Amino acid sequence: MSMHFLSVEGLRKAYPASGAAANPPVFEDIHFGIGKGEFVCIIGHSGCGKTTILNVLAGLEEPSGGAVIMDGREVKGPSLDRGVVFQGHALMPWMSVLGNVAFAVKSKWPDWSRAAVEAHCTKYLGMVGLGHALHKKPAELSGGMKQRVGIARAFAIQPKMLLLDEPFGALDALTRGTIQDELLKIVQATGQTVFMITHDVDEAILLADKVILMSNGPLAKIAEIVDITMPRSRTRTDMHHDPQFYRIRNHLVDFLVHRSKN
Ligand SMILES: Nc1ncnc2c1ncn2[C@@H]1O[C@H](COP(=O)(O)OP(=O)(O)OP(=O)(O)O)[C@@H](O)[C@H]1O
Repeated sequence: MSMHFLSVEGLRKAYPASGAAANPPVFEDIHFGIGKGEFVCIIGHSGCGKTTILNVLAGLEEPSGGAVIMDGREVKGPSLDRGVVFQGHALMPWMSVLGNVAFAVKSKWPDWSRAAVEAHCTKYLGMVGLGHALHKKPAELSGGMKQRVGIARAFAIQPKMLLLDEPFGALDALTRGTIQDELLKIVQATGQTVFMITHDVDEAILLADKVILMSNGPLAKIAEIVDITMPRSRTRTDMHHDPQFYRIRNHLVDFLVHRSKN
Protein backbone atom coordinates (compact mmCIF):
# COMPACT_ATOMS: atom_id res chain seq x y z
CA MET A 1 0.00 0.00 0.00
CA SER A 2 1.32 3.39 -0.98
CA MET A 3 1.81 5.97 1.77
CA HIS A 4 1.43 8.90 -0.60
CA PHE A 5 -1.31 11.49 -0.19
CA LEU A 6 -2.09 10.94 -3.86
CA SER A 7 -1.14 7.84 -5.78
CA VAL A 8 -1.57 7.19 -9.44
CA GLU A 9 -1.51 3.48 -10.13
CA GLY A 10 -1.16 2.02 -13.61
CA LEU A 11 -3.09 4.77 -15.36
CA ARG A 12 -3.97 4.25 -19.02
CA LYS A 13 -6.13 6.29 -21.36
CA ALA A 14 -7.31 5.34 -24.84
CA TYR A 15 -9.91 7.38 -26.70
CA PRO A 16 -12.43 5.55 -28.88
CA ALA A 17 -11.39 5.19 -32.53
CA SER A 18 -12.85 7.84 -34.82
CA GLY A 19 -12.55 5.63 -37.96
CA ALA A 20 -11.93 1.95 -38.60
CA ALA A 21 -8.49 1.74 -36.95
CA ALA A 22 -8.28 1.52 -33.14
CA ASN A 23 -6.52 4.41 -31.39
CA PRO A 24 -3.40 3.45 -29.44
CA PRO A 25 -3.56 4.57 -25.81
CA VAL A 26 -2.43 8.18 -25.32
CA PHE A 27 -0.48 6.94 -22.30
CA GLU A 28 -0.20 3.75 -20.28
CA ASP A 29 1.48 2.36 -17.20
CA ILE A 30 1.60 5.74 -15.46
CA HIS A 31 2.60 5.40 -11.81
CA PHE A 32 3.57 8.19 -9.44
CA GLY A 33 2.91 9.42 -5.94
CA ILE A 34 2.60 12.88 -4.43
CA GLY A 35 3.28 13.45 -0.75
CA LYS A 36 1.18 15.82 1.35
CA GLY A 37 2.42 19.37 0.83
CA GLU A 38 4.51 18.41 -2.16
CA PHE A 39 4.62 20.56 -5.31
CA VAL A 40 4.91 18.44 -8.44
CA CYS A 41 5.26 19.74 -12.00
CA ILE A 42 4.76 17.63 -15.11
CA ILE A 43 6.57 18.45 -18.34
CA GLY A 44 6.30 16.83 -21.76
CA HIS A 45 5.67 17.73 -25.37
CA SER A 46 2.26 18.75 -26.62
CA GLY A 47 -0.11 15.80 -26.97
CA CYS A 48 1.61 13.42 -24.51
CA GLY A 49 -1.46 13.51 -22.28
CA LYS A 50 -0.66 15.94 -19.46
CA THR A 51 -4.09 17.59 -19.50
CA THR A 52 -5.76 14.19 -19.71
CA ILE A 53 -3.87 13.04 -16.59
CA LEU A 54 -4.84 16.26 -14.78
CA ASN A 55 -8.49 15.76 -15.76
CA VAL A 56 -8.38 12.20 -14.43
CA LEU A 57 -6.86 13.47 -11.14
CA ALA A 58 -9.65 16.09 -11.01
CA GLY A 59 -12.28 13.38 -11.54
CA LEU A 60 -13.46 15.08 -14.73
CA GLU A 61 -12.43 12.23 -16.99
CA GLU A 62 -12.38 8.46 -16.45
CA PRO A 63 -9.21 6.49 -17.11
CA SER A 64 -9.35 3.42 -19.39
CA GLY A 65 -7.32 1.54 -16.80
CA GLY A 66 -5.68 2.07 -13.43
CA ALA A 67 -6.78 4.25 -10.55
CA VAL A 68 -6.12 7.47 -8.67
CA ILE A 69 -6.25 7.32 -4.88
CA MET A 70 -6.35 10.59 -2.92
CA ASP A 71 -6.27 10.65 0.86
CA GLY A 72 -7.18 6.94 0.98
CA ARG A 73 -10.13 7.14 -1.44
CA GLU A 74 -10.41 6.40 -5.14
CA VAL A 75 -11.14 9.52 -7.21
CA LYS A 76 -14.50 8.86 -8.89
CA GLY A 77 -15.74 12.32 -9.86
CA PRO A 78 -15.14 16.02 -9.24
CA SER A 79 -14.94 17.27 -5.67
CA LEU A 80 -14.35 20.52 -3.81
CA ASP A 81 -11.37 18.70 -2.28
CA ARG A 82 -9.59 19.42 -5.55
CA GLY A 83 -9.30 22.95 -6.94
CA VAL A 84 -8.64 23.13 -10.67
CA VAL A 85 -7.26 26.04 -12.68
CA PHE A 86 -7.71 25.46 -16.41
CA GLN A 87 -5.77 26.93 -19.34
CA GLY A 88 -8.93 28.81 -20.33
CA HIS A 89 -10.36 30.69 -17.39
CA ALA A 90 -13.82 29.01 -17.30
CA LEU A 91 -15.56 31.94 -15.59
CA MET A 92 -19.31 32.54 -15.54
CA PRO A 93 -19.66 35.61 -17.81
CA TRP A 94 -22.82 36.99 -16.20
CA MET A 95 -21.28 37.10 -12.74
CA SER A 96 -18.85 39.68 -11.38
CA VAL A 97 -15.31 38.76 -10.39
CA LEU A 98 -16.44 38.59 -6.76
CA GLY A 99 -19.54 36.60 -7.76
CA ASN A 100 -17.47 34.01 -9.58
CA VAL A 101 -15.28 33.34 -6.57
CA ALA A 102 -18.21 33.63 -4.13
CA PHE A 103 -20.14 30.97 -6.06
CA ALA A 104 -17.39 28.42 -5.37
CA VAL A 105 -16.95 29.57 -1.76
CA LYS A 106 -20.70 29.27 -1.06
CA SER A 107 -20.69 25.75 -2.50
CA LYS A 108 -17.92 24.78 -0.10
CA TRP A 109 -19.27 26.58 2.99
CA PRO A 110 -23.06 26.92 2.49
CA ASP A 111 -23.59 28.12 6.08
CA TRP A 112 -21.35 31.18 5.82
CA SER A 113 -22.95 34.62 6.01
CA ARG A 114 -22.84 36.88 2.97
CA ALA A 115 -20.34 39.14 4.75
CA ALA A 116 -18.06 36.20 5.60
CA VAL A 117 -18.14 34.97 1.99
CA GLU A 118 -17.35 38.45 0.66
CA ALA A 119 -14.51 39.00 3.11
CA HIS A 120 -12.98 35.61 2.24
CA CYS A 121 -13.25 36.18 -1.53
CA THR A 122 -11.90 39.71 -1.27
CA LYS A 123 -8.84 38.42 0.59
CA TYR A 124 -7.99 35.88 -2.13
CA LEU A 125 -8.74 38.31 -4.98
CA GLY A 126 -6.46 40.82 -3.26
CA MET A 127 -3.67 38.22 -3.18
CA VAL A 128 -3.75 37.96 -6.99
CA GLY A 129 -3.87 41.73 -7.40
CA LEU A 130 -7.54 42.07 -8.28
CA GLY A 131 -8.74 43.99 -5.22
CA HIS A 132 -9.71 46.89 -7.49
CA ALA A 133 -11.76 44.77 -9.93
CA LEU A 134 -14.20 42.96 -7.63
CA HIS A 135 -17.33 44.23 -9.36
CA LYS A 136 -16.18 43.96 -12.96
CA LYS A 137 -17.60 41.34 -15.32
CA PRO A 138 -15.20 38.86 -17.01
CA ALA A 139 -15.75 40.58 -20.40
CA GLU A 140 -14.23 43.77 -18.95
CA LEU A 141 -11.00 41.98 -17.95
CA SER A 142 -7.82 41.14 -19.87
CA GLY A 143 -6.98 37.46 -20.44
CA GLY A 144 -4.41 37.57 -17.66
CA MET A 145 -6.86 39.12 -15.21
CA LYS A 146 -9.44 36.42 -16.00
CA GLN A 147 -6.80 33.79 -15.36
CA ARG A 148 -6.05 35.40 -11.99
CA VAL A 149 -9.74 35.17 -11.05
CA GLY A 150 -9.54 31.43 -11.80
CA ILE A 151 -6.46 31.13 -9.60
CA ALA A 152 -8.12 33.06 -6.74
CA ARG A 153 -11.23 30.87 -7.05
CA ALA A 154 -9.20 27.66 -6.79
CA PHE A 155 -7.26 28.95 -3.75
CA ALA A 156 -10.34 30.36 -2.04
CA ILE A 157 -11.98 26.96 -1.59
CA GLN A 158 -8.82 25.79 0.24
CA PRO A 159 -8.83 22.42 -1.50
CA LYS A 160 -6.79 19.46 -0.26
CA MET A 161 -5.06 19.54 -3.62
CA LEU A 162 -4.57 22.12 -6.36
CA LEU A 163 -4.49 21.01 -9.99
CA LEU A 164 -3.07 23.67 -12.28
CA ASP A 165 -3.06 23.33 -16.07
CA GLU A 166 -0.52 25.89 -17.32
CA PRO A 167 -2.11 28.54 -15.14
CA PHE A 168 0.37 31.26 -16.08
CA GLY A 169 0.53 30.57 -19.82
CA ALA A 170 -1.57 33.60 -20.79
CA LEU A 171 0.14 36.08 -18.45
CA ASP A 172 2.76 38.63 -19.44
CA ALA A 173 6.22 38.05 -17.96
CA LEU A 174 5.89 40.62 -15.18
CA THR A 175 2.47 39.43 -13.98
CA ARG A 176 3.59 35.84 -14.34
CA GLY A 177 6.52 36.44 -11.99
CA THR A 178 4.33 38.22 -9.44
CA ILE A 179 1.70 35.47 -9.46
CA GLN A 180 4.38 32.76 -9.25
CA ASP A 181 5.69 34.50 -6.12
CA GLU A 182 2.16 34.72 -4.69
CA LEU A 183 1.54 31.06 -5.46
CA LEU A 184 4.78 30.07 -3.69
CA LYS A 185 3.87 32.19 -0.66
CA ILE A 186 0.35 30.77 -0.37
CA VAL A 187 1.51 27.20 -0.94
CA GLN A 188 4.26 27.52 1.66
CA ALA A 189 1.90 29.12 4.19
CA THR A 190 -0.87 26.54 3.68
CA GLY A 191 1.22 23.42 2.99
CA GLN A 192 -0.93 22.95 -0.10
CA THR A 193 -0.32 19.88 -2.30
CA VAL A 194 0.01 20.90 -5.95
CA PHE A 195 0.11 19.15 -9.33
CA MET A 196 0.92 21.57 -12.13
CA ILE A 197 1.42 21.32 -15.88
CA THR A 198 3.97 23.69 -17.33
CA HIS A 199 6.03 24.03 -20.50
CA ASP A 200 8.46 26.34 -18.75
CA VAL A 201 11.54 24.60 -17.36
CA ASP A 202 12.56 27.60 -15.20
CA GLU A 203 9.06 27.79 -13.73
CA ALA A 204 9.23 24.09 -12.85
CA ILE A 205 12.62 24.53 -11.14
CA LEU A 206 11.37 27.56 -9.21
CA LEU A 207 8.19 25.96 -7.95
CA ALA A 208 8.54 22.19 -7.82
CA ASP A 209 9.87 19.66 -5.33
CA LYS A 210 9.90 17.17 -8.17
CA VAL A 211 9.37 17.24 -11.91
CA ILE A 212 7.73 14.38 -13.82
CA LEU A 213 9.10 14.02 -17.35
CA MET A 214 6.74 12.40 -19.86
CA SER A 215 7.84 10.85 -23.13
CA ASN A 216 5.94 11.68 -26.31
CA GLY A 217 2.58 10.13 -27.14
CA PRO A 218 0.96 7.95 -28.22
CA LEU A 219 1.88 5.33 -25.64
CA ALA A 220 3.48 8.08 -23.57
CA LYS A 221 5.13 7.00 -20.34
CA ILE A 222 6.85 8.60 -17.39
CA ALA A 223 10.48 8.67 -18.49
CA GLU A 224 11.91 10.01 -15.25
CA ILE A 225 11.04 11.86 -12.06
CA VAL A 226 13.62 14.52 -11.19
CA ASP A 227 13.99 15.72 -7.60
CA ILE A 228 14.66 19.45 -7.37
CA THR A 229 17.22 19.34 -4.63
CA MET A 230 17.82 23.10 -4.41
CA PRO A 231 16.73 24.68 -1.09
CA ARG A 232 13.01 25.44 -0.91
CA SER A 233 13.77 29.10 -0.19
CA ARG A 234 14.77 29.60 -3.86
CA THR A 235 13.47 32.74 -5.57
CA ARG A 236 13.19 33.84 -9.18
CA THR A 237 15.97 36.35 -8.75
CA ASP A 238 18.55 34.18 -6.98
CA MET A 239 17.93 30.57 -8.01
CA HIS A 240 20.38 30.77 -10.93
CA HIS A 241 23.18 31.49 -8.42
CA ASP A 242 22.68 28.04 -6.91
CA PRO A 243 25.43 25.69 -8.14
CA GLN A 244 22.80 23.02 -8.90
CA PHE A 245 20.62 25.25 -11.07
CA TYR A 246 22.30 24.81 -14.45
CA ARG A 247 22.85 21.08 -13.93
CA ILE A 248 19.15 20.56 -13.28
CA ARG A 249 18.09 22.96 -16.03
CA ASN A 250 20.36 21.30 -18.62
CA HIS A 251 19.05 17.89 -17.59
CA LEU A 252 15.41 18.95 -18.14
CA VAL A 253 16.12 20.76 -21.43
CA ASP A 254 18.19 17.81 -22.69
CA PHE A 255 15.24 15.52 -21.96
CA LEU A 256 12.84 17.72 -23.95
CA VAL A 257 15.22 18.13 -26.89
CA HIS A 258 16.83 14.68 -27.14
CA ARG A 259 15.32 12.06 -24.89
CA SER A 260 11.54 12.57 -24.97
CA LYS A 261 10.94 10.36 -28.01
CA ASN A 262 9.44 6.99 -27.19
N1 LIG B 1 -11.82 13.97 -26.08
C1 LIG B 1 -10.82 13.48 -26.83
N2 LIG B 1 -11.08 12.60 -27.82
C2 LIG B 1 -10.09 12.08 -28.57
N3 LIG B 1 -8.79 12.36 -28.38
C3 LIG B 1 -8.46 13.22 -27.40
C4 LIG B 1 -9.47 13.83 -26.58
N4 LIG B 1 -8.85 14.64 -25.66
C5 LIG B 1 -7.52 14.54 -25.93
N5 LIG B 1 -7.30 13.69 -26.98
C6 LIG B 1 -5.98 13.32 -27.51
O1 LIG B 1 -5.19 12.85 -26.45
C7 LIG B 1 -3.84 13.29 -26.62
C8 LIG B 1 -3.38 13.97 -25.35
O2 LIG B 1 -4.06 15.22 -25.19
P1 LIG B 1 -3.75 16.18 -23.96
O3 LIG B 1 -4.52 17.42 -24.16
O4 LIG B 1 -3.93 15.43 -22.69
O5 LIG B 1 -2.18 16.47 -24.18
P2 LIG B 1 -1.23 17.54 -23.49
O6 LIG B 1 0.05 16.84 -23.20
O7 LIG B 1 -1.94 18.18 -22.35
O8 LIG B 1 -1.03 18.60 -24.66
P3 LIG B 1 -0.75 20.20 -24.59
O9 LIG B 1 0.60 20.36 -23.97
O10 LIG B 1 -0.78 20.59 -26.04
O11 LIG B 1 -1.86 20.82 -23.80
C9 LIG B 1 -3.81 14.15 -27.87
O12 LIG B 1 -3.32 13.36 -28.92
C10 LIG B 1 -5.24 14.54 -28.07
O13 LIG B 1 -5.52 14.69 -29.44
